[in-house]
Amino acid sequence: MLYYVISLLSQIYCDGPILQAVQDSRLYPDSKYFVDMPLKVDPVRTLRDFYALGERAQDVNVLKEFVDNHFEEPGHELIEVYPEDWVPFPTSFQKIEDYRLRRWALHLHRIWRDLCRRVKDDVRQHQELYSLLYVPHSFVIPGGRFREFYYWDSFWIVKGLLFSEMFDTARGMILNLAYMVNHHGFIPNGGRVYYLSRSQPPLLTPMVYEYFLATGDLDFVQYVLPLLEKEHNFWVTHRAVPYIDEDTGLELFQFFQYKATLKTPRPESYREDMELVKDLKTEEEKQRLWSEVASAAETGWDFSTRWFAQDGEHRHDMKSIKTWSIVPVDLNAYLCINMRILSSFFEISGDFKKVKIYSQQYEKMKQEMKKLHWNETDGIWYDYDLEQKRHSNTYYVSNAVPLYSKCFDDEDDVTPHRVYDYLKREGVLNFTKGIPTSLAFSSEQQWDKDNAWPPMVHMIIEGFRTTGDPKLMAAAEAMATQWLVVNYKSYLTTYAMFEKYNVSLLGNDECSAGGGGEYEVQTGFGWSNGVILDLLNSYGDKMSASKASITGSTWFSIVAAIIFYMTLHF
Ligand SMILES: OC[C@H]1O[C@H](O[C@H]2O[C@H](CO)[C@@H](O)[C@H](O)[C@H]2O)[C@H](O)[C@@H](O)[C@@H]1O
Repeated sequence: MLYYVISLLSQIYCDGPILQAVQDSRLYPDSKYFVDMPLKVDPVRTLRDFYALGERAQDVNVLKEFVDNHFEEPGHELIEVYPEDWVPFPTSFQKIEDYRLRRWALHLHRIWRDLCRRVKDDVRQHQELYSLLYVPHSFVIPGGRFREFYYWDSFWIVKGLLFSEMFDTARGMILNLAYMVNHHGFIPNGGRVYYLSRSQPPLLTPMVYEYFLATGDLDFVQYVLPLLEKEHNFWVTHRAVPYIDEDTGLELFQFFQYKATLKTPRPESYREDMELVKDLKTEEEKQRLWSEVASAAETGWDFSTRWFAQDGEHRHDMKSIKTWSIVPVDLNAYLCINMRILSSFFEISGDFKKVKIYSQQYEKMKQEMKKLHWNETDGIWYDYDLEQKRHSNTYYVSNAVPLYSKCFDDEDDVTPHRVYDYLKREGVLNFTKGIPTSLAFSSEQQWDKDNAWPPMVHMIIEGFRTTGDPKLMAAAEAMATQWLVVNYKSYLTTYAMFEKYNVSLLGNDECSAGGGGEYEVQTGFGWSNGVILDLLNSYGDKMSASKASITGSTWFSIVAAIIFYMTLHF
């Protein structure tokens, strides 16, 4: 039944003549607007009425009238809810020493109320009228144009909710994702029918782990464990690739890739994807490019030069996108940590057969990380380029993700220092406003430019904070202070939290909003707030807002960074 409904909805929202006509006519400036509009009448009649228009559908006024008669404005299907577990002052905030930071934390805590949504029951009863996918519990959205849940955003939102002591909301968000696994076999990019062709970085298992650490609720772990395993199997079945030794023909290990198979433009970015293929001659070439684009959206890094050619005539050009040729270091690190957590969860549940399976998988994965991604000369993990048969050898903040997911031997205390030295050598620790995502500053893509993204900054800080090494822990604290200061100063003047921040020294200090990409920078913002709250959880007892003032040594770093920054631009 669900399959039938989804295939009907796909003819309206994912592909087909109505989508094409509305997006081509530019009725709405943002391509995502139309595909979020609920239907007023069932999809079969809507399609029939559209076909009845014939040639007249080319007239923009006729088309607008058709849309007005058959679709509602976006947002009708969601209820803004007051989360029942929200209290004005969570006791955990008492640990935040500085009253200004505590006041800020309370503001961010207040924003959870603005971002909390529940799907109307009508969506459950009449899924055929909505592009929004039904989920049973309330959830926190990222904000702005992102009106639905997003898979990997939820990890940092859950982290923030846990510090806000909103355990029921956090639990509900996890259960919603588990519901997706149960009903769709995997977790889509976000809660819309047009996101069902791809997933996003697999962080459900780490979410459950964080929830368990905060609550000690073992019953809950046991309840969701079969679905965590089911999600893991989705990645193993659909995203794992064997690495074959060329000499022996034997399979050495397996690695994971983002690989969405969408052969049409992304519905929510229809015009952008049509524009991209306009010079391509064959349908086959177009379909291949759209699959590469959808796969890049699955990475969460949409878009970045990371997925484009690194050299040659089309260097850093989106038309050279080749996601299927890249073995991403972060995805493999996420799968690795998932195996480790699954093994621990089965251990505490007493299923030792499964403990053996997942600890063996984890050990193999660590070997894969070492063989395929670790670069002994540079002392860092890199993406592996299957086409060129070599490491990408380019700085992206994702190179350090295996430090966060501890994909190296527990006794190895050299690797974290080598990673730190690498980041230092690349100059990215000289930036006084955050850790840049890449150094491709001339790129217009949002996962390059001069942007720093909260989830990535958080993983780097956590990677060093959890080493237990005093020098690296001090470095983590310095990075956390820097990030809090940038976000705080910007919040004081704009009263907004942004989805991404600008690390350019030549940029505006008062509003550090990031930019670039397919849409205007969004505010709200789920993961940004979650990261700040989690950093205040870790460092609030020793941090002061007065660090916002510039000290002598900061001036020295600023001058060094300006020189470095100029070399990237000119
Ligand atoms: O509409 C364009 C793209 O928008 C989303 O991507 C960006 O926002 C997400 C929500 O915060 C975030 O998860 C993602 O990392 C961002 O790049 C969406 O996820 C994409 O699939 C979509 O094409």
